[in-house]
Amino acid sequence: MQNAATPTTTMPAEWRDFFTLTKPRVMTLVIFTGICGLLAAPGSIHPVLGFTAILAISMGAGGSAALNHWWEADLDKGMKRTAKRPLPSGRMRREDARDFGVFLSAVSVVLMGVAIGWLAAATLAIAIVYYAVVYTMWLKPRTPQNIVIGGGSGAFPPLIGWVAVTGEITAMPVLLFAIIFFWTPPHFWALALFVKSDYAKVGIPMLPVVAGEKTTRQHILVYTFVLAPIAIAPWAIGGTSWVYGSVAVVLSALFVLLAIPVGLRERAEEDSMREEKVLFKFSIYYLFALFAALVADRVLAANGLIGPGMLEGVLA
Ligand code: HEM
Ligand SMILES: CC(C)=CCC/C(C)=C/CC/C(C)=C/COP(=O)(O)OP(=O)(O)O
Repeated sequence: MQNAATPTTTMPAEWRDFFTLTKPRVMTLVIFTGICGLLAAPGSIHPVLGFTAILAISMGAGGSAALNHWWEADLDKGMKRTAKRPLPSGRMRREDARDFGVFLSAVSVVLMGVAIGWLAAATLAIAIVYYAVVYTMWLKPRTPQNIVIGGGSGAFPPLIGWVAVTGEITAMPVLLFAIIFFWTPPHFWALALFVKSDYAKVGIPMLPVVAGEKTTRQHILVYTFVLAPIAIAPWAIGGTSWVYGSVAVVLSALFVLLAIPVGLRERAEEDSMREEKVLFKFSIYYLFALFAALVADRVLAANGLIGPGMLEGVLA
């Protein structure tokens, strides 16, 4: 049993804590979109190589998440949502988290380069540096637009998966990147509205803290409107069939419908934000379903059950 006087930082860290450093819950969607990018890309990849590419993406995402834990240990101590993490709770030494993050990140890039190719490895390296350095160390503590620009880090995995198969960057993987890029602001600001006081306490300039609730709500609505046509674009440009297209239209319409009451409201108490919580949860299901539809579309077309997108092969 630990008590307040126990020098917990000298205790050996448990495996569970190392796993926690990789932000496994958030990473499920990161890895899922990476897998979808890989499976939706035209052409094929040997299953062992496909597995290796996904392993490398997972290690890179987990490594950069560990570096985020290391850098933000003091901030995390001040927020209810994060205070029980391995570093702020004192269960793990900060240097261990740093070394773990650097090791995982470095191995992921080398593994991707050697096994798959150096274009995929370069995009993975950019994603890691983007999350751990550009977003975490530079933008997050400085600007309320931190997640708009920083959101680019989380948008890389499907592009990396696609590039791992094709070896080149074309319109489709760039669109998959853009979908997550424009999805991130409504995803995160919906959550930020109901944990605003946490960020205010530790001085992180998240939009609701700096610009207020009303502006944040309006931003959520605007980004959801911008996201809809981008999510539909893979079908509109002929990169997928109507199967993905119809799922994208329905899901995006629902996203907009859920964002409207959130966007038009002036303010609400932090503990009674039902519509904001629903929007945050929906954002996660939205991305899972959209990318699943992309793969379903590709599988159905590959088996001749539907026609391919008109421009498939041109854009691929
Ligand atoms: C800069 C961009 C982003 C920010 C600031 C952000 C922030 C957050 C935060 C603070 C949470 C609550 C998680 C927790 O308390 O542990 C969360 C949850 C989540 N995020 Fe994001 N996120 C971002 C981008 C992404 C991306 C790109 C993905 C995946 C593609 C993603 C997937 C998820 C998922 C799946 C959850 C739910 C985790 C759970 O079930 O607890 N997020 N996000
Ligand atoms: C391939 C690769 C490198 C992918 C990594 C991409 C990735 C998921 C980037 C950012 C998304 C994320 C988990 C933000 C959490 O915000 P935060 O870290 O500010 O959240 P916190 O307040 O919970 O620490």
